[in-house]
Amino acid sequence: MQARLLLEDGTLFTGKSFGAEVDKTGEVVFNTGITGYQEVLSDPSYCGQIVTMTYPLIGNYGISRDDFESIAPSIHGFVVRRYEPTPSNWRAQYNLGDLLKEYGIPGITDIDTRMLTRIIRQHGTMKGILTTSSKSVAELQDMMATTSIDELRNQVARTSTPNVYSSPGSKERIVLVDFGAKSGILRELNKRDCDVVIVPHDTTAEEIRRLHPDGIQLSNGPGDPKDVPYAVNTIAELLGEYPIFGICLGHQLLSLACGADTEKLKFGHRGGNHPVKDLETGRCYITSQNHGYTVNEASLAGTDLVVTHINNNDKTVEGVKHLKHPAFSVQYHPEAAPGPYDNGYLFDHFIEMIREHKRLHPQKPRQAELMAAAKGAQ
Ligand SMILES: NC(=O)CC[C@H](N)C(=O)O
Repeated sequence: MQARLLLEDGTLFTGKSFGAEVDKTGEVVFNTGITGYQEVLSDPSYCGQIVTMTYPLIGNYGISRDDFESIAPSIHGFVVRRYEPTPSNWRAQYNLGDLLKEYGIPGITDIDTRMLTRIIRQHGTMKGILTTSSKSVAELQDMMATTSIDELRNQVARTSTPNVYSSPGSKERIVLVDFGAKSGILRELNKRDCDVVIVPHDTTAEEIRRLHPDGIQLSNGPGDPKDVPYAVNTIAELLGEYPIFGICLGHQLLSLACGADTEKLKFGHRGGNHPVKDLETGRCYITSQNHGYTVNEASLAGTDLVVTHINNNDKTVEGVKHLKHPAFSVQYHPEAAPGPYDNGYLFDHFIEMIREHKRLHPQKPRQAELMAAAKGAQ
């Protein structure tokens, strides 16, 4: 069956469908990873986006239950140069096309993804519509223009957990604020035996306090960080009280909470080989990335945040730390999934920060409350 991708600027790509037979509008972005298509399409940060893989052969190792980064993918479309329907991999349980059909996601193959990527690089990210219908270009333009803003915004509420749940461990208690979290973050905390409580995106500071965290992990998530001002206020309230580690959207929200500003990048960073320099050591790390927004460096002046990491390609901010409080964050993904695992040490750094904070504040706040309760019971 034929599929078409129409961009907001009028460029039309005609190829073959390999996903669901539906029409979907989304922001068209590209990812340069060679492998990891399953993690990419199930990463909630891509919610509402039509993702183009620049690597030309996609689908060849199939889909495996273990590789999902969320329960259900929330991307709006998948674009590839050549789709391979017959996986060659002992781990494969089914193929990519079946996954897209199951979740109502359209897929297009056999189009020139190099040309598409160049257009996005030159003109910046734009809206597009992916269709298997025979509607005219004018009709498709209309549909794209009238797609409700809500469908392309408010993605944090669409991808966050609606309920609190826990993933027990015997060490530090971490409250993971789920703005559309990848499972990889939970996996890394569990690997370190943390006692993790995962809470919805709009959990208040008071509700978080009641969970007696040792530290707070702010997750990745979709959309513009300015779409969730309530989360910024919550973070500002908790800053200094508990050690905080932010990843991607979490990094942007921590920065906003400290008075800095964020802005949209022309076409974003999405892939598994983005070079990031640690300004303290001078060492360059290869990182996994997926973001369209960034913290504006100039806006950090006058805040208590300093830049700790920069992107070696375009020199944008990749990490910050607070000068007075135990809080730091990175724009990239130390949990990898997909991508290099070189940055996993940041979770260890977070746990060391928590232990140090506990040494400095042995009575805060869990122990003090427990002692008061014990006294009351006597
Ligand atoms: N992976 C993320 O958390 C992405 C953050 C934000 N949605 C952005 O695109 O910049």
